[in-house]
Amino acid sequence: MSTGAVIVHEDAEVLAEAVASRLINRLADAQAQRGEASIVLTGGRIAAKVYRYVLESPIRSVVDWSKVDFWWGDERFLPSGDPERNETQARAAFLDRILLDPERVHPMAAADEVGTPEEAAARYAAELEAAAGGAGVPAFDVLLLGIGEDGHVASLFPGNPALEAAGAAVGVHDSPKPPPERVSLTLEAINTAAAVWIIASGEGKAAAVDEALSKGELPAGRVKAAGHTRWLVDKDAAANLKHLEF
Ligand SMILES: O=C1O[C@H](COP(=O)(O)O)[C@@H](O)[C@H](O)[C@H]1O
Repeated sequence: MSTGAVIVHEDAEVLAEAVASRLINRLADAQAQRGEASIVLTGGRIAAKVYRYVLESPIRSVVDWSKVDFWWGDERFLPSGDPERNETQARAAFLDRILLDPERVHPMAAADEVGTPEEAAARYAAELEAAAGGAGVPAFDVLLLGIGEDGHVASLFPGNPALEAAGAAVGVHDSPKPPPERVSLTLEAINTAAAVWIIASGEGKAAAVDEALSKGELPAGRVKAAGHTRWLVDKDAAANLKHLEF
């Protein structure tokens, strides 16, 4: 089922496998054009599933993973290797098991490397700017976002000042979801991507998906990629989308 911008999948497994295939094809197409590709990873449960499907995909080798730049949309401000870090999750699920170029892996700084989320954000913004040749943020081929039950994306939570931050990256405090300190790309940076795919699975996400899509509210509803924004969801997450005709 699809409206173009919203594609509904039978369940979480089908969703994760389909997103993995899309990703591989998207990165392969970018490499066919430019010889390299870039992806912004997200954290969360459905993302971890997607990464495992990428690893297991029979078409995985159509991408030269050593010519992919890996960035993160947000990070929990915790020490390196902490299992709650989005970096740790992505490494365990697939990055540690594919042949990549370590120079092209760009995690956000951890709490044992810098003193504050602001320092981590400033360091990340500088790294993005260097990669973009001084132009703010590089052109991301695809940027993945999970969505929280409250409609947050990356670490941009409803009502939190980080949601209105300018620049490329921001330190986040008082996150209602633990841990309270985080680092995030700004909405402005997210919206520069050529493609943003918001992935939602489970009935817990249904209300937020509906509110974001029907009213353009919540952080998720304010995501408008420079290229296209696509909502890749399962039936449970789409349960409240009665106004959409599939
Ligand atoms: O805290 C976070 O939560 C969201 C969603 O996670 P989920 O487990 O409910 O799918 C995630 O997208 C974000 O990157 C992460 O830091």
